[in-house]
Amino acid sequence: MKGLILCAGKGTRLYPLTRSYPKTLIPVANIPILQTCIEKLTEQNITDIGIVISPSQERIMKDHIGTGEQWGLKLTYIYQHEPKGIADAVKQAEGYINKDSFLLLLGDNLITDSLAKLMLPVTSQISYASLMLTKVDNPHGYGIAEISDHRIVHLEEKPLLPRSNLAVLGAYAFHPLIFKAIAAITPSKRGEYEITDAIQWLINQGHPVPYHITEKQNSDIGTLERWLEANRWMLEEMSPTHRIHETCQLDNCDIIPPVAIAQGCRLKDCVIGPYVSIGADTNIEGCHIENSILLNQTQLKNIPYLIKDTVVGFQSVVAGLQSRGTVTDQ
Ligand SMILES: Cc1cn([C@H]2C[C@H](O)[C@@H](COP(=O)(O)OP(=O)(O)OP(=O)(O)O)O2)c(=O)[nH]c1=O
Repeated sequence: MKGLILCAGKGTRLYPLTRSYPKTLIPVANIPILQTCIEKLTEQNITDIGIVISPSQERIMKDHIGTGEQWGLKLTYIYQHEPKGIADAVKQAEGYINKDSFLLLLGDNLITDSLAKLMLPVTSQISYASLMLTKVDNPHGYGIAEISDHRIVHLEEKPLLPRSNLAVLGAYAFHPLIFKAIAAITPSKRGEYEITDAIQWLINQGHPVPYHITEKQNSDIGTLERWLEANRWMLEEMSPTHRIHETCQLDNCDIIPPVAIAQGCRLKDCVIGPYVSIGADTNIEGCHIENSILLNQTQLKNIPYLIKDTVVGFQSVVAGLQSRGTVTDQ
């Protein structure tokens, strides 16, 4: 079985950050999402992985993720020239996948459940596709599955009138017959080739599509709110205590776990946490921060108010005029 991870979207909901930086490389609990996806596939002993990127991401992806040698993997980069939808991105990988079955991950999804149950119906040749579902509160924003008699009977992307609250997560197992299904579909109303339409094609041809409903944590990192939410649960999953890299220097700081502080950071007179991730080589002095993500090489100094529910971009420099504690409400 091969693995395929899609990274070629526009990431418009995270602009301006993702205008020049791939969404799938942004960190959650200081680990790039794409790295977590790769590790998820290796848990299932998948060592041959295709990564679909846009040509403009080539250099930065190769710099950060490389050839996979460091993980003992074979990584193959595949290009999607225009983000015409998930099914179109999969189509670009047809030559790479060839006659193999594959696990497909959307590169902005974090899923904690094991992928073993997802793979089984396809590897044991019971079905041509299998899905992972989860219950959601706002079904309008997702691909939604309607179940009848323990079977998926209908799939719809971002429905106006959702037929259930079961959302399709960004993890799928496929037999290469999916390429025939993709060839048969046309763009949706929003102009994209939808993977849900390709799977619906399989269902319409009489091929059952099994599913597994996960109760475990998962997030797609499409918006700032979901990114912060994923950061919270990833920090909780990583360790019950805080994680501070041994090279960090902390002087007169209160650390309220869970937090993650990457290598080379210097913190002085700070209160940090809970739910804070601080990227490498960051300097912070005189700040109180909770539920936030600071990307690499940030510098914050004497911010006279609580920094909360915030993402601070790479190499940002923010300095207050006075030291903390001197500002009053007047
Ligand atoms: C639409 C699309 C997405 N993808 C990938 C990118 C993401 O990792 C994943 C989910 O994509 P989306 O979040 O649906 O799209 P996006 O990344 O373009 O973001 P936005 O909606 O904010 O503009 O699939 C492709 O590789 N090609 C595509 O054509």
